[in-house]
Amino acid sequence: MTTAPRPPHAVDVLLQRLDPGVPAPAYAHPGDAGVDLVTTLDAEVAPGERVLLPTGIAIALPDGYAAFVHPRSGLAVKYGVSLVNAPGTVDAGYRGEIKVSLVNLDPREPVVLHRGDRIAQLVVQRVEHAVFHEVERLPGSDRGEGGFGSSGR
Ligand SMILES: O=c1ccn([C@H]2C[C@H](O)[C@@H](COP(=O)(O)OP(=O)(O)OP(=O)(O)O)O2)c(=O)[nH]1
Ligand SMILES: [Mg+2]
Repeated sequence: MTTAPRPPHAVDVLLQRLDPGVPAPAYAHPGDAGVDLVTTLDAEVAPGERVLLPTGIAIALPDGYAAFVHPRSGLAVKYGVSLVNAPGTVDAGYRGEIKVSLVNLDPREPVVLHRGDRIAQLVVQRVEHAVFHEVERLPGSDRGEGGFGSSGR
């Protein structure tokens, strides 16, 4: 087996496998943004129902990073399965098990998931910490207060 070369932008993340049956997260292709997360439990999710599923892993990210739990597009398009809180935010200081809040948006069909199924993907990103400076008036801008469709359809 050959080990993929370490990309120049790689960041070291500590991984704890809480369930030894879960594979270590791995990028399926070199340019992928996310690693897939699996469920350690079987579940049947009724239309409109939501469920919080364990992934069997915990991580420790360096300060200045966060990980975001994103939906998988295949599950979304084929079955209407998304995340209630997309994207879920995993803080650098969080040491608990990463969990996935799935929702079945299909109006008719339940979704059956089995232990080991890939249910979401985790994207590790740098995040800035803002230093907030309170002011009486914000500086003007081209957009101003326009939003929520102000540019038309
Ligand atoms: O999809 C997710 C979202 C969050 N978390 C974990 C990691 C995160 O660091 C923690 C708290 O998440 P968040 O801040 O979004 O939840 P909250 O409702 O604000 O809880 P808290 O009061 O604990 O911050 O829960 C997950 O495992 N999966
Ligand atoms: Mg919070």
